[in-house]
Amino acid sequence: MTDAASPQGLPFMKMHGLGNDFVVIDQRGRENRVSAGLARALGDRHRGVGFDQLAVIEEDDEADIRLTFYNSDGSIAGACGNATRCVSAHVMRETGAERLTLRTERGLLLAEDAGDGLTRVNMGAPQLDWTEVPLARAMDTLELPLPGAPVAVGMGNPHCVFFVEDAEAVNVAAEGKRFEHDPLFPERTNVEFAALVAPDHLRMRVWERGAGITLACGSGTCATAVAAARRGLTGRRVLVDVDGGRLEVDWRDDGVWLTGPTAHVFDGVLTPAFLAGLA
Ligand SMILES: N[C@@H](CCC[C@H](N)C(=O)O)C(=O)O
Repeated sequence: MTDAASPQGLPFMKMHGLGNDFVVIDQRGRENRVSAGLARALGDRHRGVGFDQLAVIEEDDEADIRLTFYNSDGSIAGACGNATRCVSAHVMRETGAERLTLRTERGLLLAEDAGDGLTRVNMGAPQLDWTEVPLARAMDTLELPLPGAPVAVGMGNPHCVFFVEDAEAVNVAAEGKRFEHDPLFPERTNVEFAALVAPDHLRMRVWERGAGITLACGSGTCATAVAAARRGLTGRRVLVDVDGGRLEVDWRDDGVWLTGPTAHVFDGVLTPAFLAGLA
């Protein structure tokens, strides 16, 4: 049934990376109709579709595609590792390519088919200076003046990584919300709680800026791996067990590579009535 007010519905794809779930809207070849307001309405798990992030695909003059990410609170995120992997897997299936260049707020990234149903993306070099994370004032990012002495890492988005004895014992909802809004982070921050399993293996739980607790966070997994290596707890190639499953991080000279599974669950169409209701 087509509503006369807005004859065009808006197609979308629902995807996830280890349960970190996304709505993906492909705006290539058409006017970009996505806004922060649409993201907030769509992210509502009762009145919309529900997602941790919304990813918008557009054309780019240089890269194969351009990606923009919104959190479910409508805020823009400069990076989204799991959504980048999900969209890359989709576009590589679409084109038969085994690698893909993407432009995000972070710049140009490279994705590859890693085989066995896995997709790998180079998330870029970690941002280790306080100005890049960013933090509110000059300080050593390796040990912040906060309870628990966390590590700050930028991956195109800010991360505050705590190392704890037992990640299961952390009240992620309370501690995550507390530190997301700490004044040390002028753009707020994602908050990770990690425990060492072995010199090449971490357990991590996450509170995401603008989304809350998620089952996985790709950029947060990269930040945690970088923080652990900087602290001398692990090497630069680690397995990270998040609530939704296992990711691999390899911090190489050319950037931080994130590898893991992806899933394309269903496709849908936002009705004209839903879209008209946002006006
Ligand atoms: N789940 C994402 C992170 C999304 C953005 C983050 N909440 C932020 O606001 O920076 C990932 O997989 O990286």
